[in-house]
Amino acid sequence: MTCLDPWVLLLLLLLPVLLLNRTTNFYFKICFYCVLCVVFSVVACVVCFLRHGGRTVRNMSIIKRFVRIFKYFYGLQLEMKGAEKLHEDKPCVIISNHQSILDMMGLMEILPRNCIQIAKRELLYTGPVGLIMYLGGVIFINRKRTSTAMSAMEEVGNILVQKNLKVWIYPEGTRNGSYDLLPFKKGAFYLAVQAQVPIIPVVYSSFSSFYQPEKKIFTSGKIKVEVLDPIKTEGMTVDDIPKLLETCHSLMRETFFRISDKLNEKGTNGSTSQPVQ
Ligand SMILES: CCCCCCCCCCCCCCCCC(=O)SCCNC(=O)CCNC(=O)[C@H](O)C(C)(C)COP(=O)(O)OP(=O)(O)OC[C@H]1O[C@@H](n2cnc3c(N)ncnc32)[C@H](O)[C@@H]1OP(=O)(O)O
Ligand SMILES: CCCCCCCC/C=C\CCCCCCCC(=O)OC[C@@H](O)COP(=O)(O)O
Repeated sequence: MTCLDPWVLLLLLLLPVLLLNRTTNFYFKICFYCVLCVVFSVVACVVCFLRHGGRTVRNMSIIKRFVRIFKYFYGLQLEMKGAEKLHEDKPCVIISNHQSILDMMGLMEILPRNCIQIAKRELLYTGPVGLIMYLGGVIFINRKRTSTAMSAMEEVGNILVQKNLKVWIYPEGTRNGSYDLLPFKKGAFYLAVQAQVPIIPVVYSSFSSFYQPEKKIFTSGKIKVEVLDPIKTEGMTVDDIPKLLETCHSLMRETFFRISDKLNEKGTNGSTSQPVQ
């Protein structure tokens, strides 16, 4: 019989205790999520290279298959409504709310074909995770330089119709774990008007029923996803952008409150926190 190192033995004995403790359980789950991202990214990079030889949006279908496994580790259920609206073979701008790094699991459940995503440039430097995003055709923008971010998005606008692409943008421009939507940035709306393509809003219910970083809560749970009707931009000009933005924001906010269970009862509504985990 092999003798276990006493430290390993101690760790094994402590593991159930650590996992039962809410705080350590929370950090364990977050760390495990990052490990999953890194490990799966390495494997997915190899598969993407072998399958498509380099950077292409078609790699997203490979990435999707990997990320869709994550939810089973976390006991997350996703309930979709209106997903078929995303799968029409036409260019469009998809906008959705952005709560946490966990969003990626919900995103990959519903991401249509030929859909590029806009992400902050810093994510490119996260090792294998950055590489897999690059291979998946993600467009990285420098949020600190509005002019370069705008021109990167303008380039997307120029090829959107020509290449029959969709683009997924988080118009809040950052993660937002508070129990309301942030005001929207304007890039997504300029893009849709410039390309004269519809905007499709997608709303994810609040994660607060199973995930509250400020209280170190991370349990299993359900995420409701609702795809709203496309909003046409044909004939619109830049002058129509403020109204278009307002319409999308209020429709999404209304939906967010409707599908997010009992925010008020949990005493979480109205909080101005900005957890970013
Ligand atoms: C196998 C395992 C795998 C594991 C990992 C796998 C990963 C797989 C991939 C997953 C990808 C997930 C990606 C998630 C990434 C999420 C993010 O990174 S979110 C953050 C980045 N995204 C954004 O920021 C997008 C939204 N932001 C914008 O659209 C912004 O508008 C902006 C273009 C960045 C500019 O922002 P800002 O300057 O801060 O603010 P505004 O108020 O919007 O604009 C200021 C000013 O400029 C005018 N303007 C904006 N855009 C335009 C334009 N295109 N043309 C002309 N003018 C424009 C605007 O009108 C404002 O002027 P005003 O006078 O004040 O009105
Ligand atoms: C060589 C360097 C190695 C670094 C290794 C880092 C490993 C990182 C591992 C896992 C990270 C998982 C990232 C999943 C991608 C989720 C995308 C996301 O949600 O990004 C947040 C961004 O939208 C908004 O950021 P801010 O709220 O503005 O901030």
